[in-house]
Amino acid sequence: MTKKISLLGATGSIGTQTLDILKLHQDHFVLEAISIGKNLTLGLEIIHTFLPKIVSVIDKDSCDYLRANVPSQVKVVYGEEGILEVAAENDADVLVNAVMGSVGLKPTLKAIEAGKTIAIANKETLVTAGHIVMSEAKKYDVSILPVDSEHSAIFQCLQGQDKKRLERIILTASGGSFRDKTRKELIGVTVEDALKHPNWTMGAKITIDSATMMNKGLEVIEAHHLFDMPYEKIDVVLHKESIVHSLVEFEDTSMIAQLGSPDMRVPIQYALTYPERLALPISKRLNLMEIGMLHFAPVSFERYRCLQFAYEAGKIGGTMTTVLNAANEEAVQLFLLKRIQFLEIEDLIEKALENHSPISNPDLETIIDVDRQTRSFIRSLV
Ligand SMILES: NC(=O)C1=CN([C@@H]2O[C@H](COP(=O)(O)OP(=O)(O)OC[C@H]3O[C@@H](n4cnc5c(N)ncnc54)[C@H](OP(=O)(O)O)[C@@H]3O)[C@@H](O)[C@H]2O)C=CC1
Ligand SMILES: CC(=O)[C@@H](O)[C@H](O)COP(=O)(O)O
Ligand SMILES: [Mn+2]
Repeated sequence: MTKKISLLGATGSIGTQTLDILKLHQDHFVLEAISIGKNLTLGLEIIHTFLPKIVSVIDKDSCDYLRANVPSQVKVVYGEEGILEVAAENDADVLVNAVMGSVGLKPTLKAIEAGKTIAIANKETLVTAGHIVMSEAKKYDVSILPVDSEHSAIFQCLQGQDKKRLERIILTASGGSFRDKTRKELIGVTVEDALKHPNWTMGAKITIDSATMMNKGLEVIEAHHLFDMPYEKIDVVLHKESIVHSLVEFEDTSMIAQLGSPDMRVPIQYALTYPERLALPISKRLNLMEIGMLHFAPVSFERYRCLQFAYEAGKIGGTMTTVLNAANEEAVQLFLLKRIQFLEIEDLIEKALENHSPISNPDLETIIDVDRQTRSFIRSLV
């Protein structure tokens, strides 16, 4: 049977790789609706190739422009209402959430209410409000399928296993673009250098997160929610090759890992075909003889302060992870705009966390409020 897909963030790194999968398996998937951001040129190309029924853009000007340039059967909508329509008000079976940032939260909740399966790449949504997302998913009996490579790895390792006997989750971390630098050597590093990830080609924000190791911090919180694991049982290990995508350990000491070439089309396709698998001839097969050796090493919280912030915020819980996420989104944006230095990212996040009095079990309105306040707090510091 053909699955109908709606896709948030179609013009991004995960978005375009999702489209690669849809193009490869046209007999299995059809693209029902998409949201795009500012990249209207690529948006138009996607629309003409896939002819989705609904397209959402950020503002009215972009909407007017697209309406004048797409076939009449394509409905173009905009703003928050528009992205919610793409997420929930259509015939899609699966929502692939590949937007960047906590802007993905409301559409995810709407799609859950509408009973859609969620394939989630957008980790910020789980970090800012994972407790709401997971409890809504339970209430509406909706599956949240991980797309993030580490979480897909864990999810794959857990298939057919007795989850009551799960002892530990081990997330692998590449160390990012500055993995071979000391803290002292991080002074004055450039945006251009920070954007050179050693193993993955990704959007700008996640690439910077990877360099600060906040990405792994966000992934620890993401794993806590997706797999209902306490923070004490989630570890991070440095693994510079990004071949072992993550591991699980059981009470009987057995460990299971998932390996593969660093190619996001693998976890994206798995989320779309789950519980089945399809061939993926466009991805490079792993040749262990060619690789020869894999490396693992402990992570230092002193070297990667953002990872420690994430564990601390996660353990406190409530609005603390909302602050962590919003402060990080704003600080990374400021770094990308060259308004702050690389090491100031973590300084700003630390200040936002110190400034906040956490609220436990926050509702959606509180989360949105705290997110907004945190962003303006960060901007007031620069
Ligand atoms: N890239 C990767 O390999 C991985 C990414 N992820 C996660 O997936 C998510 C997407 O990452 P990635 O694809 O790299 O990011 P990109 O920056 O490449 O793409 C982000 C997408 O979101 C759109 N977008 C950005 N801001 C807004 C907004 N305010 N409103 C509506 N749309 C918006 C962009 O539109 P436009 O470009 O048109 O402006 C683009 O389509 C992130 O949460 C990331 O952490 C997780 C694992 C791996
Ligand atoms: C591809 C993916 O899932 C990214 O989140 C990736 O894991 C980044 O790698 P590091 O954060 O380990 O550098
Ligand atoms: Mn990841």
